[in-house]
Amino acid sequence: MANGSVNGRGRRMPERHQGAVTVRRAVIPPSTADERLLDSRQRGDWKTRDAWRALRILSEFVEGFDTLADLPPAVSIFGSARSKPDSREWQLAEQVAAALARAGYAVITGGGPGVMEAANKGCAEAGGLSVGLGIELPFEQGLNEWVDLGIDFRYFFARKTMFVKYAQAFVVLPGGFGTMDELFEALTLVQTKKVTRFPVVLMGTWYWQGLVDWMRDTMATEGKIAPADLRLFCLTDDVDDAVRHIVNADAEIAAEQEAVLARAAAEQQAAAAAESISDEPATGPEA
Ligand SMILES: C/C(=C\CNc1ncnc2c1ncn2[C@@H]1O[C@H](COP(=O)(O)O)[C@@H](O)[C@H]1O)CO
Repeated sequence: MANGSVNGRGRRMPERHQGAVTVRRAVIPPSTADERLLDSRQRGDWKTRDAWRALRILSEFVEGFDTLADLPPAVSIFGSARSKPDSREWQLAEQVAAALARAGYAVITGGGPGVMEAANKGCAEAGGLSVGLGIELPFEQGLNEWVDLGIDFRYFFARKTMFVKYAQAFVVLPGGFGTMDELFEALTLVQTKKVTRFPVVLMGTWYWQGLVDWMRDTMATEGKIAPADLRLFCLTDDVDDAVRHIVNADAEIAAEQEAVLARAAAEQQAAAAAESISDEPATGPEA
């Protein structure tokens, strides 16, 4: 995991990535771009700075769209930034990322340490395209060494758009607030049909089972979600199962899209045929 960079004398230099910009030592500002944008106490800034900020935000979308447009089918993998290589989730992340790479998927992560690094490693070692979408944080942070295509973002929300837009599915491993945010954002997007047929695979039954039980026994029982919402994700520790779930969903979506195209083509043909009949000059006694 790159953590700052090392100078000629082998000393680690404090470093921060702010989108395309890298700053070191005294140039590192005391706050992040996200922090400044969201700070409701700096009202003075709203008139003078937010319009300019909007352009910077736009540039993050442009950079992301431009860089990721040619990505092959991909899966975003989330999980704790704090997991160690000997943890169950690290092993699982590495294995599922490798299996996804072998199935032809690129793997997208937050580019950081822990589960993100494990997934990038598994993918890269299996010959897949390993992508990291980093985020500017108030402490030293660089993309982990297994990221082969990386983008540094200043704004969480621009980065989150990329995780969804360029992925066919999410795999979510044990994690903390960041992981929960990513999991529940995905489930909300599927539930509200902002994205359709988007497989969400939870891996790590030892970690998730309690939450899944609570969703069923409390959330669903108290009517805060529909019982059918519990089918918006699947829970497994089996790598092949996880990959199969994603591949099958992809195949079903492709078949549905083909059927829609075939129906549209047939309708067009029928309309063209009807038009050519009505254009023919009338013959016979009534003519
Ligand atoms: C806390 C540490 C490093 C933080 N570095 C991160 N780099 C990139 N992405 C991150 C980082 N921390 C959180 N994320 C995103 O949230 C998810 C993990 O959050 P959690 O709270 O650890 O579950 C992850 O999927 C990222 O997208 C220590 O070195």
